[in-house]
Amino acid sequence: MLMRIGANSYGKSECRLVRIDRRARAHRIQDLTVSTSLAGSLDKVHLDGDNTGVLPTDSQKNTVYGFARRGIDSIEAFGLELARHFVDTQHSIHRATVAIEQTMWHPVDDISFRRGGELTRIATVRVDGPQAEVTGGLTGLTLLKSTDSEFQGFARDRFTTLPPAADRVLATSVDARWRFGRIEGVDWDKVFDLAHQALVQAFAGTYSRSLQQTLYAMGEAALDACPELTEIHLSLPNKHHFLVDLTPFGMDNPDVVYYAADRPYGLIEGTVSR
Ligand SMILES: O=c1[nH]c(=O)c2[nH]c(=O)[nH]c2[nH]1
Repeated sequence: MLMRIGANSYGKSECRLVRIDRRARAHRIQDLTVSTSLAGSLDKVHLDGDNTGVLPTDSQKNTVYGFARRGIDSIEAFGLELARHFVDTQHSIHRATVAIEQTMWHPVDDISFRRGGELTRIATVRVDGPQAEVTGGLTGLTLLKSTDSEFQGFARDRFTTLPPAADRVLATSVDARWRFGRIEGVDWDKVFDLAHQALVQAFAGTYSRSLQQTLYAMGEAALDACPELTEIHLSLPNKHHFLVDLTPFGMDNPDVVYYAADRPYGLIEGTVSR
């Protein structure tokens, strides 16, 4: 039977990289996890075992560290540099994807740092020949509001037991990925800060009738704050907080004591576009 090799790619996943900028008295840390993935004219390696067009994943890893020596402006810019390098210098490679996660470190003093556990910044750069596409975002941003959230008026069927909630706890862990409409002359750090701030403010400032409605408000706010962005995808787990029934103990529970369930959870996802 005649067969063929379909879509394929290869790369080095999760290169852990810490860069310390010691030029000023106050040092600065960049803590990244970088994954590369290359694709192109690679039929021969799969079909004939011919490795002539294969830049080793070990070399890809070394490139990440070598480029880091020169400097990292932002993860979006670093991803673009790397992805373009592989496509521009390897004749067999036509497409490169570089995905980067950045863990935040906050200064304690000039030389000591506290790891910021509140969120991870992310960027994915795709270079396809002369074309480049950049996605920025964040993950693990946990938000909660203790009131100004309801969920009622929903569809009911024979399996529906959920009581309508006129006032509930709303909590989520935001995963946001925003697409840039242009990539030249972008202040990547500024867009990250503005989008981050807009997401938090919209979550806090929106009276929520559902997490779906909150998702749209958050996406809209991020696009409003950042003209560079064309769309944003949000993935929002509904971190349910159930009021504990204390009546067996002869106690009331006027929205005070909750059971914070970790699973199952509702997962609300959507893309907001201009
Ligand atoms: O904001 C919500 N959206 C839903 O679709 C849903 N479904 C559910 O059980 N609780 C909630 N909450």
